[in-house]
Amino acid sequence: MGRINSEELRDLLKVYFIMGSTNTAKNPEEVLKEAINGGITLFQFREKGEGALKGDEKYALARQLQKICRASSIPFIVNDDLELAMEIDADGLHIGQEDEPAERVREKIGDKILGVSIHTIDEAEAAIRAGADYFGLGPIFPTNTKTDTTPVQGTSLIQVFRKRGITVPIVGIGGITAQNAGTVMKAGADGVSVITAISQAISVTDAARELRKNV
Ligand SMILES: Cc1ncsc1CCOP(=O)(O)O
Ligand SMILES: C=C1C=NC(C)=NC1=N
Repeated sequence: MGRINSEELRDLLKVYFIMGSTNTAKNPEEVLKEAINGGITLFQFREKGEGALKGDEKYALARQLQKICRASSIPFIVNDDLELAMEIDADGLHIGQEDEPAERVREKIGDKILGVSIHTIDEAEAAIRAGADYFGLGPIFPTNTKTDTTPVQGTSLIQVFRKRGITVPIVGIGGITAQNAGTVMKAGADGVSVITAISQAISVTDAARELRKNV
C-alpha cells in the first residue's frame, strides 16, 4: 500500500470529524452514523478528558466506531493512543507535541497516516523530517472542548506556513463551525477539524452537510 499521497489526503481532510464518548450526550455510534450520512470525509476517535473511557471499554467503543467507518470507507484515525491504533489496525494516528517523538511513532506505525499537532514553524519542520502526513493547526477560534490549548491563533499561522511554501496538508481546528469554516479554507487549510459543531448539533447530519458545503 505505501504511504498515502498528499493529494488523496487533502481530500480526506475536508470535513475531519473528531469525537469521543465525552463529546456528546447521545449514543456516539448514532452520532457517527449521522455524521457520515452528512458527508464527513475523515473520523478521529479522541477519548480524552473528564469521564473518558479507559481500557476495555475504550477499546470496545473504538472497535464499534471503526466498524461504522469501515462500512462507509471512512478512514479511522486514533488520537494519541499508539497501542490502541496498532491493536485495532487503525488507518492512522494523530499525536501532539507532548506525545512520543514523531520519528519513533513513524517507525512503529509503518505506512499508517500520521497527523501531528503543530504550533510553530520549528515544530512543523521537525514533523516534516519525521514523516508526518498532515498537520493539525489550532486553536483557530476559542473553544471549550480542549481546555489546555495554546493561545487562540486565528488563521495567521496557516497563512504564515503557506507564505513560507509549506505545502504539507493542513487541517485547522478549534471552534470551527459552518459559519467560519470558509475563512479557514481561504487562509490555506485543506480542511477543517471539528468536535462540537457536529457532535453537539441538533441535527448532526445537517451540521456535517453544512460544513461540507462550506469547505
Ligand atoms: C482537540 C483540539 N485541539 C485544539 S482545539 C481542540 C478542540 C476542538 O474542538 P471544537 O471543534 O469543539 O472546538
Ligand atoms: C489536537 C488535535 C489537532 N488536530 C487534529 C486533527 N486532531 C487533534 N486531536
